[in-house]
Amino acid sequence: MDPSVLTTLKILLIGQSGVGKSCLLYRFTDDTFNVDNAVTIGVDFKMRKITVDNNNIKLALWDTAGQERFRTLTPNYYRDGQGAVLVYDVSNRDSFTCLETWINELNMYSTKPNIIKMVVGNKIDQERRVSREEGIAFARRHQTLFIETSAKTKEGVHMAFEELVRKIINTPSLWEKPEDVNVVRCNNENSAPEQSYCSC
Ligand SMILES: Nc1nc2c(ncn2[C@@H]2O[C@H](COP(=O)(O)OP(=O)(O)OP(=O)(O)O)[C@@H](O)[C@H]2O)c(=O)[nH]1
Repeated sequence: MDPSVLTTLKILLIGQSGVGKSCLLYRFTDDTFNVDNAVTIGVDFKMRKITVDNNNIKLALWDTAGQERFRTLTPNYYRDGQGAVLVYDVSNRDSFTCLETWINELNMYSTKPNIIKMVVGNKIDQERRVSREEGIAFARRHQTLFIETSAKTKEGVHMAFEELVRKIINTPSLWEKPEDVNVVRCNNENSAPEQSYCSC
């Protein structure tokens, strides 16, 4: 393991098909934008290092498929996620209405109750159907972070991931490993009986 890396974080990208999850991922990891991006089948995965407040962090970014027919396996991908990016498209009202369902699914399958969530209104380069105020109100109601982005123009993309990672790092219970000192040693012939509490 690279000692300069503080930790590796698992981040999930969630939201309706076509909102731009894959484009956000590729803009962030490769600084590219593909107009004819293919639909995600099952799940896509990419790694990227990021430095936040002088801490080097490795990100494992999981891009889940928005289309219903590819979603049978997705509950498994929520496991151990420390951060979630919930994406809607500001030019598509339906994708914003659906966000309630996506956040409910995340709450149902997430194994970390204090997972950090960020609501992202993408495609701000397009004509709006959802106002910034509506996005902020949704995020406030669900106690999530909020940002608007354009994967096409890059606006807000890096800041979205940086803010999410900063909040996770400021929540050590999400990523710090338990201390080894609490491990009970088994099969130690020299240990006194009263020190041996394990039942193995
Ligand atoms: N104008 C504009 N188009 C975007 C933006 N982000 C994504 N798109 C376009 O939206 C379409 C869908 O983008 P994807 O990234 O494939 O969407 P997705 O959410 O990953 O979709 P699924 O894989 O089906 O879940 C593509 O044609 C992209 O080029 C953006 O910020 N602005």
